[in-house]
Amino acid sequence: MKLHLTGPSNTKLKDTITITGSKSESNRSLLLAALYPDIEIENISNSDDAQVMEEGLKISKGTVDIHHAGTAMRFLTGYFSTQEGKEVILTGSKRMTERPIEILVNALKSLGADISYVQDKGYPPIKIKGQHIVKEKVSLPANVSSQYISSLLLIAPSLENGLQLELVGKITSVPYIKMTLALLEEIGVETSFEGNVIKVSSKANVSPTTLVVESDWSSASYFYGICALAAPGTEITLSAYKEKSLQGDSVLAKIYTAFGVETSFGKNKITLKKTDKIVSAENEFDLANAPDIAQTIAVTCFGLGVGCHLIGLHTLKIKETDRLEALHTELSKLGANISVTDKTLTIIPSIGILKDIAIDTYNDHRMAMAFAPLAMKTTLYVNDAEVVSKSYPDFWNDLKQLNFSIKEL
Ligand SMILES: O=C(O)C1=C[C@@H](OP(=O)(O)O)[C@@H](O)[C@H](O)C1
Ligand SMILES: C=C(OP(=O)(O)O)C(=O)O
Repeated sequence: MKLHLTGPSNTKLKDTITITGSKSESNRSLLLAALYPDIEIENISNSDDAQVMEEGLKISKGTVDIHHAGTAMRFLTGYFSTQEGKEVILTGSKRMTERPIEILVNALKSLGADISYVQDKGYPPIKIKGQHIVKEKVSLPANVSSQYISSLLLIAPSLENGLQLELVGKITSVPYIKMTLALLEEIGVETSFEGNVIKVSSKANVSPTTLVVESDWSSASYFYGICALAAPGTEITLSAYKEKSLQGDSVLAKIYTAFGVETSFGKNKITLKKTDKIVSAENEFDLANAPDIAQTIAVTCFGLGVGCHLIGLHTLKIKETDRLEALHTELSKLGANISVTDKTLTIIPSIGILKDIAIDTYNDHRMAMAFAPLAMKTTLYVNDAEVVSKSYPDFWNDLKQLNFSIKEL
């Protein structure tokens, strides 16, 4: 599906959008509910990634295809490793077979899991025969993906002796690890995270608990992008959000003050307001703790005609696509002066955005959604726009609600 986007004629927007639940919180909650049937979940994400996770958890024999869902791949690897009597092959899209999983597989094997590679060593698909795991200590590199760590933490309370993790190297995407620990605490599991050691105690049963998933902050980022590119006075209200979020991407509220967007917190909602603050020509952010908003911020800076230097982007090359290369290619097509390394991205301030450029999305939902706000400044095409369903299936409808004109070609 190719879309042509035109921003609203009245650039001073005022509207309220309800965004689906966080896919990160949903996929953790689904796994915990599979381990502890007394857990209920509210406001679960309607994303593809949460759906494949939910379906995957129901299977006990045969092939589980998780498509593009990194968290489902990593979390189900931990889950099936501990499920005695279940035997599955976990696989996914072509890109998933290029996303590394060896660190997690090695950690699980050292605990006694039975996992083998079906094709290439270190990558999905993998075959897992569930085992009774009693070992309680494991050490693993922490600088590649926090999802490996969360996968181990999520199964930890269901293990006879709990788990102690030693994290080696600089820990990346830390808020996602803290989110996992916070959810464990919410169901009554004892955890500690001191220095580079995380301990989780064993728990046989959980008393009835409802986990209420907050809406997705990474999805909110696109409205921050729209607001930043809109006229002063614009107000967009998003629900359901809270000030004390488990999601690291809630740092958006702070980051976007640099782009003239002020956030106020109401009851279960946030209101973004564009002020007339002058945006600095140079902006630097370290996104090692919030990698999923890098694309949004890069596009916002380009749209505003200001420069940025984004660091801490070392995980972007192994996500749905190589996001650094993808941003380089697509922003260059629009006229940006951009350079990237393996872990940084730099945009030099420029004037003007080329019109009616077709943005390629590389099977990456965030490429489609991050570029859409540019319709506030120009008209553009988005190729394979259905990719948004990975995390935010209602995205294009929600933009229509904001009076974006969206034509399917
Ligand atoms: O645990 C999670 O829910 C996630 C962790 C992050 O991955 P990395 O830890 O690989 O950076 C993030 O990019 C991803 O979208 C979701
Ligand atoms: C990186 C992402 O997802 P995952 O790793 O779960 O596929 C993302 O949603 O930006």
